[in-house]
Amino acid sequence: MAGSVLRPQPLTKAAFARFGDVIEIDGAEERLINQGTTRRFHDLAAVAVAKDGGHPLISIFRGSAFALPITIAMFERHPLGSQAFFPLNGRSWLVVVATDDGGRPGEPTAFLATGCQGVNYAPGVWHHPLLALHESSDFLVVDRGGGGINLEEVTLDQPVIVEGYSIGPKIGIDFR
Ligand SMILES: NC(=O)N[C@@H](O)C(=O)O
Ligand code: NI
Repeated sequence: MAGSVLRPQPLTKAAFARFGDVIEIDGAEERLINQGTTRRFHDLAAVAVAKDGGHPLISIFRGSAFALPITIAMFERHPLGSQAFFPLNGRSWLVVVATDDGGRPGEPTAFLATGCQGVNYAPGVWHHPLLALHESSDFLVVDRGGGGINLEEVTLDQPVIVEGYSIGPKIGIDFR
């Protein structure tokens, strides 16, 4: 993985499955509730926060904007619980994850999430902390509170560069 260059790919359930869940309406089980006045898009992600007496937290993260190209110099993971992010401003954002290679980050992958897509990292999945794009953005976050060490951070021997350019704040990023 030394000094590799990443071009983000579109975020899809299939491509992200080994890292966790994609939170989106597309493909969701839909239930008509509240006397037909509300459509429930049901059970979109597996929240896992109970390990070692953990409890769920609901927070809002206001992420500063990152400009491309982005240097990925570290990864982190939460061994005791999942962590979900959902964008609240309708702007696209960047998700960078990595496989595990003997307890350290292995092969990295970058995804461009639309402003209508969130992710839920499964426990122990290597990921870069929040990467908002274009401008400061708010995200609803569901993760684990409680005791124990739930944050492991690793600095990469060689940074990974995420390339691309923005074609406008509302369109997202077009990587060629
Ligand atoms: N540290 C923290 O709460 N945030 C990170 O886990 C992150 O993934 O952004
Ligand atoms: Ni995290």
